[in-house]
Amino acid sequence: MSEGEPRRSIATVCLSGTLEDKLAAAAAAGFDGVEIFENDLVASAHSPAEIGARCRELGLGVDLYQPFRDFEAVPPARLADNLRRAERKFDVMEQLGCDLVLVCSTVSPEAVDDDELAAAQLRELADRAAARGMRVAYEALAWGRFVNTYEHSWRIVRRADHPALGVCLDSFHVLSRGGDPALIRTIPGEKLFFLQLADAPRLDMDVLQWSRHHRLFPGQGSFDLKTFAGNVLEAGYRGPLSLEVFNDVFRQADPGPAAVDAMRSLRLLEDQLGYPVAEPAPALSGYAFTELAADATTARDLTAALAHLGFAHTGDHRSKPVQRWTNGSTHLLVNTNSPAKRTAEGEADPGADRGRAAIGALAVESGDPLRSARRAEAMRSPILARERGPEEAGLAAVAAPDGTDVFFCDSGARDGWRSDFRDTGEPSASRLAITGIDHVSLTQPFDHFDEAALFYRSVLGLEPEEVTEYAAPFGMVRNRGMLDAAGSVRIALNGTLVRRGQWAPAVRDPQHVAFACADVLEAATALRADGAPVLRIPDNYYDDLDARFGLDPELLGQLRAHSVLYDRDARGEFLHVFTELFGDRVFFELVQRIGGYAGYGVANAPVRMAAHRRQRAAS
Ligand SMILES: O=C(O)c1ccc(O)c(O)c1
Ligand SMILES: [Mg+2]
Repeated sequence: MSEGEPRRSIATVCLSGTLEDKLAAAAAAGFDGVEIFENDLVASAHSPAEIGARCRELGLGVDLYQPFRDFEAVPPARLADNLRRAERKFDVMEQLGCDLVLVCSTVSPEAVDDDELAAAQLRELADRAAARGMRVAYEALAWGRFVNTYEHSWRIVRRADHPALGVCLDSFHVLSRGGDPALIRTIPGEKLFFLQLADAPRLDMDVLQWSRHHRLFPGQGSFDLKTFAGNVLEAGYRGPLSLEVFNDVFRQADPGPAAVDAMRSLRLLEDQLGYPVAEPAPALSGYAFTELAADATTARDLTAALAHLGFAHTGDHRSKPVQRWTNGSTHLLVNTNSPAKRTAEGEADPGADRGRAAIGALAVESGDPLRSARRAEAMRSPILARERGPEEAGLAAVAAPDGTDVFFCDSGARDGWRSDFRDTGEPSASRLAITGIDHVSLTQPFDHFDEAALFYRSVLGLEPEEVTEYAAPFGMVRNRGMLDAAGSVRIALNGTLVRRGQWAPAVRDPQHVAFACADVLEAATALRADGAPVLRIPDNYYDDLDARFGLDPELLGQLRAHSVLYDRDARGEFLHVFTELFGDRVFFELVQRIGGYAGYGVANAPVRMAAHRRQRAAS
């Protein structure tokens, strides 16, 4: 499908703050309309008419007023009361300038399991609504007492057979119960009155709790929203695509950026559905470079470690204190100009006295850097204005949610990023052959994990892998790999599962660059002989490896002697070795993938974290 752009709406319940805060954020992010959640209106000091006027000023339509609860299939006395209640809400809607009310399927203990009665009472409600130029959308809650599937809500709507009564589809209620969205196509488009979109992580828990705390914006979770929404559009629905996401983090987050995150999610979904919202993400072909920001002292430690890893200082930036370090065709920039950024805000920093180092920028090789930048802009990502000298390349760059800069490069171009550097004349060939950057691992602050995954997915076109979790010495950690279609750019996102307090004894928000290497054991042997700062791994780890894998004793002995870690999956094996920490949070890894091993050795991460803690305690 590729008609014009759809109408985009967002439920006020997605965002933090007062109703006025929410409306301002939704408008600023470019939404066309809102679903006003009743609680937000009730708590507002402004009358419905004033809110309606404010929405018009902001260019927002009030697309839905919600929810009306526990209306249908009740005894006659209760019906009269419910109709009285409904008329009061129609008054509110009239003032708001809204003509669609959402009725959720009942959870009332008073209700009875009687479709005929439900249909008759909803017909009566629709009649009252129609008399005021309004319509009613009936939504099956996944935990509805009798009506909890969209098929059932549609049977009742069909039975009621009233032009002012239709169905509201909510992807969460359908997909959380494993419902089949294909049957949506059997509903006539004009009876689909509203579409609410929410994603969610795969969780095995009470569906109401899941819905009220863990919904995510489309593209952030595990639901197949492309197929879901595709079915709704095929059925002929032409109303708004509206986000309805109940999420504990977003409800506390600054509504400005949260609304932008929401808009990005909708644009990614539209892109997947074939709307002409963005040019496709150009193919990537690996990392051009990674840039570390560090203070001068930490930079000396970092570059000493890079020298051990076979990197040579091959270039100096023409106008900034940035060194280029190279091993073969793998480049690392060390920048002592911009202070290393911290990702988490407002907390005491236990590593501050260690000096600062951080991954300041990632640069990927793009088939078309300018198109990459245009896509980023279409996906509502801030384009960075770069200071540059007269002879320097105009690099296209955007800011990731965690503050990392992302550059799009074409290293083959005559005026590419490399021309910004004066060659030192040092050769880049090395005895320790690094074949590329295997992955970059970025720890995300708790509040930005899902936002970061969506950013890399929508802007760079990386596909997210399944979320894994593991128990680490300083908390449960969530890990999510992201990979481009060619398998050339990998990013591993990590983050703790709950907000971490002050007790973060080793390092907070560690970040690292993992280099690919053809023979990690040989490299580790050389590093050892060289006196490189290799992270020591304890014997217990190797005893356990032996128990788990029954490794060849000679291999096990070599792994143990050189602090090389090991993992295996159905497709292959993984050998890796870590350096010690530099500054407050950065380290390096050498990795060797054998066969089709696709992971990141996360089973070994807790051992690495404890070892970094020991390193810190000893120094
Ligand atoms: O959790 C709820 O109560 C609730 C209310 C309205 C909705 O549209 C919904 O999907 C859930
Ligand atoms: Mg809903």
